[in-house]
Amino acid sequence: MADDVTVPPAAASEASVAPGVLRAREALKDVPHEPGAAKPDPILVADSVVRRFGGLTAVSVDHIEIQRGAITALIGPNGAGKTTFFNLLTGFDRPDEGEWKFNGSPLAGVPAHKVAKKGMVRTFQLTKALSRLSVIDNMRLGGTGQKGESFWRSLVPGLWKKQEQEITERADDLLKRFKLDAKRADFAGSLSGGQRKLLEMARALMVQPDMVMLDEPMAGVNPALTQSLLGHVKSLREDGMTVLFVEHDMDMVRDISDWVIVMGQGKVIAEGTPDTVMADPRVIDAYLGSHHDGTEHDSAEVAAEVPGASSVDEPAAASSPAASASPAAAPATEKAVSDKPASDKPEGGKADE
Ligand SMILES: Nc1ncnc2c1ncn2[C@@H]1O[C@H](COP(=O)(O)OP(=O)(O)OP(=O)(O)O)[C@@H](O)[C@H]1O
Repeated sequence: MADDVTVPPAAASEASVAPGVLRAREALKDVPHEPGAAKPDPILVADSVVRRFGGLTAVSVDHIEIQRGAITALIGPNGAGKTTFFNLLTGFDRPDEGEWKFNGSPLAGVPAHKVAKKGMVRTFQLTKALSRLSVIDNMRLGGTGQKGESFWRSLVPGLWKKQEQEITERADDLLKRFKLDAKRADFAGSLSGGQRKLLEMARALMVQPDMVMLDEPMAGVNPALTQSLLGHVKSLREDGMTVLFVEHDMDMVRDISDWVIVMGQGKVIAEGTPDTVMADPRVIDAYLGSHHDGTEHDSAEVAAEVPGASSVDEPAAASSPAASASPAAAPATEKAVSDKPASDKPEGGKADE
């Protein structure tokens, strides 16, 4: 009788969890929830990284490890130092002090294009697609400086032509994967904000990286493209890549992260799984600048006192899987955490349709 054949809810949900998620979460399950926690297989290890701007210490990270093959979110209030830390790690800025190793090789002071060659690429909060170049040319440009490419190789016309052809084929494959193939010949400047984010992510993959760093992938993205972007980030993990992303959208953080690292005033103040971190009084204090005793009741009360805490972008929140699947999993504190000034939007591009 068909009615007797029911799948227990737990088994059903386990079966639907992708292998990359299970791998990453299993690997992290015994990692202590504390700042600077050691990971079983770190792809990136940084020590004593300091960046000052005049009298302001924007970043002062004692120790941080990023687990290979996992999706790690780097969160924190505005001005916590997240983007500055990203800039340092990816060679777009130089530290005053500190060192870090990526795949075991020292990277401090290595310029951005060499960092990318070593397999660590990033996207930007404000997308960097070249508006007056076509989508395919933006992709091809992203393919220059690939791992294994050398000056001497480029001097041999046959090899150079073959490589150019390979780059174009790879670019076209990625455009298909990101559903941008119909836009191949269009100027990048004609894309919507969300499509630009997709293009930037696709372009980052041209160098076949081991680690992808995404700076606010959801900023300025309309709900229409939210699911697509989330799916693409998750698929990076399924492909064995490591993802570190900065994001203010707590629905996204909760939905896709295996691990969360929280920065406050330049330092790492908390680490753990999304649920534990979002309930951590240090995290709530850092965001809200208020003291409380850590109970859920108090957290909600504190959030309610924060101007704008209830004026979250409702359509976006409602469209997110985390929000719609379990409204109870999005307490008031979380909404306050996801509040972000409207002025912090990506430049250029049309609004998403
Ligand atoms: N080039 C700079 N010159 C001077 N101060 C800077 C510079 N870049 C960043 N800062 C300062 O360093 C601090 C950290 O900024 P950063 O942009 O890294 O923070 P963030 O956590 O990324 O913030 P947001 O979430 O708003 O993007 C801030 O006080 C910022 O004003």
